[in-house]
Amino acid sequence: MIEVKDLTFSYGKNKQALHGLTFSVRDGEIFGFLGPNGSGKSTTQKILTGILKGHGGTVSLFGEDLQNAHMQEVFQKIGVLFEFPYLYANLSALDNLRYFASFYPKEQQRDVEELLDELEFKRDFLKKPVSSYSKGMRQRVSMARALISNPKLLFLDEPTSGLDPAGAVLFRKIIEKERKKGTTIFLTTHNMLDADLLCDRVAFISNGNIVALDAPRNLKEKNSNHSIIISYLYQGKRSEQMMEASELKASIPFAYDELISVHSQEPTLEDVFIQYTGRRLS
Ligand SMILES: Nc1ncnc2c1ncn2[C@@H]1O[C@H](COP(=O)(O)OP(=O)(O)OP(=O)(O)O)[C@@H](O)[C@H]1O
Repeated sequence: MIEVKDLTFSYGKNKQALHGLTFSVRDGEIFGFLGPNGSGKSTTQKILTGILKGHGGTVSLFGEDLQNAHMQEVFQKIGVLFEFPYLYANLSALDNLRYFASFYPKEQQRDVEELLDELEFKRDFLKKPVSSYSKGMRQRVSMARALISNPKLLFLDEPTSGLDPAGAVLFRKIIEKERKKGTTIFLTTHNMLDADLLCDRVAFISNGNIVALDAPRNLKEKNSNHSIIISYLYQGKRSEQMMEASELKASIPFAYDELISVHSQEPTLEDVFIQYTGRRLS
């Protein structure tokens, strides 16, 4: 679906933002693009969506090189949620979305009110101007804008930013639902939880370079020290011991009267990110 080879980009002479990224996104997968602020995530998304011109290397979407592609045709097939949403502040959610929907053929358009209902948008605000909306409400309208054309390829830049925890859960459900429909999703984020819960594969980006790319589970597995913590009671006293999983092969190698719990020490995706880059995600 997306093929990127040796992608470079510079903002002016002295500011190289991307240093030769190579990756591909498979049909129907949720591909996470994970990195801290300033690592090059938005720059990459802007190039892939045709907003930022002048990159080096090659980018192809739907099997076509972006340099030669007919961009109008590409725009018809993609949906984009921007990090800083572009909405008309004086227009209502309904008017904004009807306007954006009008760029697409009728048979491709989703029903605006149905979509906003699905996003749990407060009905009393449907006709009020966007300028009166909270950040979470704007994010819902922006998500609706990205989904309005039933895109085959969806770009989401920090989709759960500005949402409360319940809103974030709802957005993750909606993203899952899109995946089930077969939509390919390029998810740009520094939210480790979103990436871990949603993505089939993630690329870690740091200072404009991809430093790791794999399924979250594999990244955690590869970087796990396979240690296990055992809590137990022995002679009336509660104790804990940490040991390698391999040491437990035959049996628990110490005296105990009762086991309380056995926990593996799996790293989080954030731990793995720090191991690769020496930096936190946020
Ligand atoms: N318009 C611009 N002019 C000059 N430098 C820029 C511009 N936009 C981004 N940069 C620089 O390019 C690098 C990558 O920025 P980018 O916005 O792609 O990072 P990001 O990972 O998306 O960060 P964030 O999460 O903060 O959006 C950073 O060093 C940033 O300062």
